[in-house]
Formats: sequence, structure tokens, C-alpha cells
Amino acid sequence: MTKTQNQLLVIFGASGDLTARKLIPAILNLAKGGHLPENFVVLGASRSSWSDEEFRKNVITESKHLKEKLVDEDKKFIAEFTARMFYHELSSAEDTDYSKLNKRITQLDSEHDTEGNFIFYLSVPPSAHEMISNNLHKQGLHKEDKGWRRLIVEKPFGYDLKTAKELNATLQRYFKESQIYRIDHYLGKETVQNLLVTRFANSIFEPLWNRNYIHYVEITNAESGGVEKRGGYYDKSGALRDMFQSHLLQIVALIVMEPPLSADAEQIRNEKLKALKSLRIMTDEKTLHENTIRAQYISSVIDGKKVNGYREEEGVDADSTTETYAALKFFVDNWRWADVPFYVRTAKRMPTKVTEVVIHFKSPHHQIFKDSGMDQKDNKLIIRIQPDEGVLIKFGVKVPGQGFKVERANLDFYYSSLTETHVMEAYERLLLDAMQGDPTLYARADEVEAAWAFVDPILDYWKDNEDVRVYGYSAGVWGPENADELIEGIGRWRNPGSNLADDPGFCVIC
Ligand SMILES: NC(=O)C1=CN([C@@H]2O[C@H](COP(=O)(O)OP(=O)(O)OC[C@H]3O[C@@H](n4cnc5c(N)ncnc54)[C@H](OP(=O)(O)O)[C@@H]3O)[C@@H](O)[C@H]2O)C=CC1
Ligand SMILES: O=C1O[C@H](COP(=O)(O)O)[C@@H](O)[C@H](O)[C@H]1O
Repeated sequence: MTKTQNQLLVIFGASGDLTARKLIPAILNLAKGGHLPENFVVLGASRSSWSDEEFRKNVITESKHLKEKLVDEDKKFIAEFTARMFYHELSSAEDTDYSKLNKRITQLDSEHDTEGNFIFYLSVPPSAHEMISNNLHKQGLHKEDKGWRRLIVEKPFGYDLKTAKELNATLQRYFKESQIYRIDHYLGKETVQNLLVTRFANSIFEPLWNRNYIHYVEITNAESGGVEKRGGYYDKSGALRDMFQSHLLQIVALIVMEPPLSADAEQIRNEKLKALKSLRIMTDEKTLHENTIRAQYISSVIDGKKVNGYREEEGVDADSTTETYAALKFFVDNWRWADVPFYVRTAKRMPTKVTEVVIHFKSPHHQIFKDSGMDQKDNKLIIRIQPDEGVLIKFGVKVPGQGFKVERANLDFYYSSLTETHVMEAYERLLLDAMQGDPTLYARADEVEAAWAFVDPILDYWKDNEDVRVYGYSAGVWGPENADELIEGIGRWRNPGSNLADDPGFCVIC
């Protein structure tokens, strides 16, 4: 097991939603799992006027996000843990504020012997990135003379290619690229990492992982929830920026990439970058028109309860054209993937929350059992990212009895069957990696820019273009019917259930 060195974690945005909902629970789990070093301190910082005690109360002892999860035996442990948590109020962007912060960090470092190893976590709106990193630099807190210094940055990494480049340049002005950890929480999901293992730790998949055997690739990312309380942010973003540019293109990169020389961070990130650069950028209007679909959920009744339409959500413009559903068909221009279409969709207010990758294999070249109906039931490899994480292969088996009637059966593996193993939450895993200085599951500047280069022309085409329809779909259905046309020539969207284990196997109608 890699050793985690003593360190101090400064969270900017300590009074925010992400800190309470994801970061603190992740740190607590790391502590419970024995993953934190002996000397570990959390210093929360934001503009809210809180004391150390209030910080501890708000994010731990009285946090609504932990309340149900804390059991009696956690109480003693929590008391010990909260003693390592502190808060510092940043009342303005003034130098004096940051010099006080510097003093506080230095004092905590010496009192708790964290050896000058500091992580600065920017869990703040992007507008605060420049100001905070500039001030850290002015205070000399970027310098790795005593211990190491790392900067974790939350998405969004820019609004488009131009702003992403500006953000990268800003961060790189104050910190070296090797100190910058851009978090993409999908890369912290066990099953996303399992894409690499499925491909490169088995000899049965990789030989087939190319245009000769793969018919098409389908990725679905569906959420049953709407925009919840984030309408103000989401309305300026939309599904393509919020999910596609980051999480889904990272998944695409893992499917498309060539085998890296080793599991070393730079080797993997070099291959992901090549993969992202090989996505065919859609430039002409005809291609954009035929291969992209956007839509918005409209109000509906689910389980007898009225659900708001997107335009009725708090913080959303009543005439908004921001998409809550995006579906794309695209190609990858390289030797391995030439002519293999990729169908990728992401949406809110779908019938269920599910993310999965489906590799659809081609039919056998010569159909011996062609009267069996098997040609309609080609092999599929389903990698279920969430929930019910696992892998399922659909393959043909003979129906008992006379003749050669073929049906499809399932071969499967579920992470839930590993009862002894605690599967780390994404933020837990990613935080631990940053604490140990492993950037493999963090996005590098050039990857982020390559992803924007693919997405930008679509955003430009959609922007203020009355010829591009924003279709409506009722909350709780699988998106607009028009999205079926996108995939129609080759198959149908696999509208999956939330439970992979219930996926129909050997039966006549599936
Ligand atoms: N919440 C989520 O589910 C997700 C969030 N993110 C990203 O994480 C970041 C934080 O999101 P979230 O917690 O939801 O946002 P919130 O609006 O809930 O919190 C923002 C935090 O930033 C603090 N803040 C704002 N300006 C400054 C500043 N100048 N100096 C120091 N602190 C500042 C705010 O506190 P105060 O006003 O007290 O200063 C608050 O603590 C954003 O970049 C977001 O895009 C990414 C993925 C998911
Ligand atoms: O980054 C984001 O991700 C969430 C979905 O994350 P998941 O782990 O629950 O699948 C999404 O709801 C949010 O809009 C987006 O900003």
C-alpha cells in the first residue's frame, strides 16, 4: 500500500454544498478506513463568518448529509476527528487576508507536524480560481522548498475552449502542471477504472476491440433527478457542458485509447489525449444537424406527483433553450475505429438513474444458424458504471431440443458480490490519490482542451440558432422520440433498467 505522508488540506469553499455533501464524508470514510496519515489537518476557508466549532458542527456533527449515516460507534471517532478540523474566515480578496491565512497554515503545520505538505482544494466558483491561486502564489505557498504543494481544482474547467485555455494558463502561471489536479469525479468511479482493466488485463477482449468486430458503441448517462437547486448554474451550462465535455468524453477516451505502455499516470494520460484528439470534429451544418439532438424536460406527473418542467425550475429562464438532454452520433478517425459510430446520450429527468457503456459486436461473418433469429441478437458487452456496478456479456446459447435455435444468455459479474470489499466513493478515491501524489485519475490540461475542441462547434451551432430545435420530452421518459432516429439505422437505444442483474437473459422476447 502506498504511504500517505503527513499533510494539511485547505478547502476553499468550506461553507459550500460540495464540501458538506462530498468532501467531508469522503475524508471521514478515509479516516475510518485507516487511510489518513498520522498527522492530518483540515483547514476550511471561505467568506462565511464561522468559528472552528461552527465549521465542525455544520459539516459533521449536525450535517444533514451525515446524520443518517453516523452510527453510535462513530461518535467517539468523530470527536477525535473533528479535533483536527479548523476554519479560517476569508473576508475579502485583500493581501492581508491571505497573509493571515498563510500564518494560520504555518501555525497549524508546526503544531500538528504536517511537514509542510499542503493540498489546496478549490471548491469555489470558477470566478474565484484566479484570485485564490494568485494569492497563494503571492504568499509563496506554491513553493515546494520544505514539503510538497498540490492544487485540486473543481469543474467546470472553462466554459468553452477559449476560457479553458485561459483557465489553464492562469493556473499554470501560479502552479506547475505537475502540481495541478483537475478533478473529474467519474474517473474516481470504480467501474470507470474497470474499463481499463477489462480492456487491458484480459486477452479475450482486446483482440476484438476494433472496427473488425465492433459494430457500434453506445453510452447512456441518465439521471432521474432534475436540476434540483442548481438551476442558476445549469441554465448557463446545459447537458453538453455539464456532463458531456467532462465525464462522458473521459469515458469515451478510455474506450477509444490505445494500450498505454504501463499504468503510469503520464502513459495513460498521453493515450487518452491521443484518443480525444482523434474524435472527428463536426464542422459543417449538415453533419451537425444530422448527428446532434438537444431537448428539455417538460412538466409531467410521476407516481401521482407533478414534476416541474425545466423552464419552471428555480433559477431557470422562462424562455431558456438550455438542453437537459443531449444525444450525439460521432466517429473516431483512427486506424482502430474507422467507420464505427459512437452514440452517446446524457440527460436529466429520465425514468431511472443509470450510466452504462454497451459495446455492440458485429454478427458472425457467416450465419450458420440464420434461421434462429440470432442475427438480431448480436453479442454485447455491457459495462455498468452505476448503479448495480458490474459487467455483463450477452452471448448466444442453444435452446435445448431439436435443431439449432439460438437464444441469448448473460454472463455477468457484480461488484456487490464482493461483500468483504469496501468500494470507495469517487471523491474518496480521488482525494486519496491526490494525497499520495498520483494524478492518473485527474484530467491533464491538454485533455481538457481536446475535449472542448470537440464540443465547441456543437455549442456554437446550437447557440442562438432558431433552426436547431429544442425538443421537449416529458419528465420520466427516455427523451424525445427524435433521438431514436439518430440510432435507427443501426439499432435501438438500450433503455436499461436500474438493476443490471434483472437484465433479461435467456428468454424469447429479449
Ligand atoms: N455541488 C456539486 O454537486 C458540485 C459542485 N462542483 C463544483 O464545485 C465548486 C463548488 O460548488 P458548490 O459547493 O456546489 O458551490 P456553493 O455555491 O454551494 O459553494 C461555493 C463555496 O465557495 C465559497 N466562495 C465563493 N467565493 C469565494 C471566495 N472568493 N473565496 C473563498 N471562498 C469563496 C462560498 O462560501 P462563502 O460565500 O462563505 O465564501 C462557498 O463555500 C464549483 O466550482 C462547482 O462547479 C462540481 C461538481 C458537483
Ligand atoms: O458533475 C456532475 O455530475 C452529476 C452526476 O454525478 P453522478 O455521480 O451522480 O452520476 C450531475 O448531476 C451534475 O449535474 C454534474 O454537474
